[in-house]
Amino acid sequence: MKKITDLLTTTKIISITGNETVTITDITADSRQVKKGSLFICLDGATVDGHTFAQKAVDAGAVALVVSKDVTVSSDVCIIKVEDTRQAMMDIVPSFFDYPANKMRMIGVTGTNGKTTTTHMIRHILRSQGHKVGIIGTIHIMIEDKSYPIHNTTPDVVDLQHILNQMVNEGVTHCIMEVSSHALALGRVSGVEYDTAVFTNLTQDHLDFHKTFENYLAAKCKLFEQVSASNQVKTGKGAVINIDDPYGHRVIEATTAPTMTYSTQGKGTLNAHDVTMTSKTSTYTIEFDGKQYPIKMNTTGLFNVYNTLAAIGACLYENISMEKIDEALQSFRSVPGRFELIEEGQDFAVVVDYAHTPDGLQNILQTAQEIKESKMIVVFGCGGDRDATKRPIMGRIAAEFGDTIFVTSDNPRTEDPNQIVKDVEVGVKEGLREGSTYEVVVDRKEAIKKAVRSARTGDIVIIAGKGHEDYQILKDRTIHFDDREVAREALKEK
Ligand SMILES: CC(=O)N[C@H]1[C@@H](OP(=O)(O)OP(=O)(O)OC[C@H]2O[C@@H](n3ccc(=O)[nH]c3=O)[C@H](O)[C@@H]2O)O[C@H](CO)[C@@H](O)[C@@H]1O[C@H](C)C(=O)N[C@@H](C)C(=O)N[C@H](CCC(=O)O)C(=O)O
Ligand SMILES: Nc1ncnc2c1ncn2[C@@H]1O[C@H](COP(=O)(O)OP(=O)(O)OP(=O)(O)O)[C@@H](O)[C@H]1O
Ligand SMILES: N[C@H](CCC[C@H](N)C(=O)O)C(=O)O
Ligand SMILES: [Mg+2]
Repeated sequence: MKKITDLLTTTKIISITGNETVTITDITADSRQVKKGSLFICLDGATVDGHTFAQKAVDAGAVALVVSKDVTVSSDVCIIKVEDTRQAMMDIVPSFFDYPANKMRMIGVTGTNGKTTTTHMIRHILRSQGHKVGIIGTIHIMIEDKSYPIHNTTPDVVDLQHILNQMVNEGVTHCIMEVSSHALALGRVSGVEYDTAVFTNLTQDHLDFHKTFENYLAAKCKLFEQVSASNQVKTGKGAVINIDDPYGHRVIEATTAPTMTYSTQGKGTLNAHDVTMTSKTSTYTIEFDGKQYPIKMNTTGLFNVYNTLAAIGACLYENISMEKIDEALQSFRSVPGRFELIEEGQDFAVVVDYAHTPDGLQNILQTAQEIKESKMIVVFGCGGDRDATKRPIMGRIAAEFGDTIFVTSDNPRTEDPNQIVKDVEVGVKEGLREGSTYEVVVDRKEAIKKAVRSARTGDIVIIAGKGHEDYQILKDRTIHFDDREVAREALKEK
């Protein structure tokens, strides 16, 4: 609970009208979440303008509004006019919650791929040392063992501050967050000071939003600027950076914080070498501080070696010894929907994976290539209302690796699924090798079933793009859809 006047010192105001003496019990930018005593911030969004919900918010109990346009409401609520309501939200909300991020160790993980996996690895290691851990990311929010649903990988300011505050109230000591480029560009993480920033990699994605790759890189770099020692509420900050990534150096340049680099090519502070793997495990040696540590993981793929190195780096900054980290990692099980093997006693492999970027797909198919005994069957599509330029690129990659490719729908959202598969097909045709075939099966269920039906002994079926998702977003509705369930059904039918 805070007086409106106390909050207003944190942001630049044009004018205030109405009752200025009110006390605020909550803040929201969503009229549907307004409670009695709420401050409602009107945001002009990508689809609707929050100002149009001003009256609705007042009817629901809002006692104050933050606006940038004139609104007419039917009571004497406090109306605070500002230049930019988004900026006001970024200023006011963390202050309302007394900056919860300053009361926990904050570990932020960014990069195109591997964020979810890396955050879960860090969580596993920290919990093995008895820390109370919260996690925020694509799959869910978790406070210790309790799980809560999430709508964005990195929630917007209000939701984020609410969650962080809840974590503090429940005694969380370490919060691990995926920090998406959208979040960094839109200021969703304002008021959050990170102790450790982790960079996994940077490859093409989200050009629909960032427009250029440089902008995308600049957004990612913001996290590392932020852990620079000059921002001084917290001390003991650090960065963990994949130095094998072509943009690793650019990320290093963005920060003045101490930097720990990792590599599988011997270039880092933390190095992995002699990697061998099966479809379920990988074994390698980690070299750190002049010592060698044998690692055995229940995950496969070189990309997961990178994720593990990133997680180790973050945990070394938490002063956990390499010996303890090594021991904890042995019991790590992979994240749902990330190279998840579907096993119903069949004599071929079926893998559900969340690869939804060119690099993600390339990595997963490369891994499949290395472990397959016979042919590779790939089922995938691309999401609608997302970077369309990645579609033919992913098509080409699928065709370069797969022996049979089923091009299908992902989450079409507002787009025509037939057009999306056509965009993918252009690349498939380009990349198709002699003897390889492809088929367009727009219905994802049908595509998965066909792929499973066509598999023979020793084959590997890769179903990519939706991983843990248990829904499919269509133009007019969202339906229940789970690649793993469909694959299991198909295996039982076979
Ligand atoms: C482009 C984008 O990021 N959009 C986000 C934005 O939505 P928006 O601007 O469309 O909001 P809007 O629907 O126009 O609404 C405007 C305002 O009116 C309010 N409103 C709306 C309806 C109503 O009845 N009452 C009301 O008050 C809304 O709460 C909002 O404040 O604000 C919403 C609320 O915070 C977000 O959920 C939404 O993310 C959408 C769903 C999304 O798909 N975002 C993707 C692109 C995204 O952010 N992805 C990243 C990256 C994932 C990765 O790593 O690959 C992520 O972090 O998730
Ligand atoms: N380090 C990595 N490098 C490249 N690809 C990876 C890496 N880690 C995972 N992948 C691939 O990307 C997919 C998504 O992995 P993960 O969910 O960990 O990434 P993310 O960055 O959280 O993705 P999102 O942007 O959707 O949140 C995996 O299913 C796998 O195919
Ligand atoms: N965080 C990613 C997830 C993509 C998952 C894929 N299934 C899709 O819907 O495109 C995004 O929002 O772009
Ligand atoms: Mg994620």
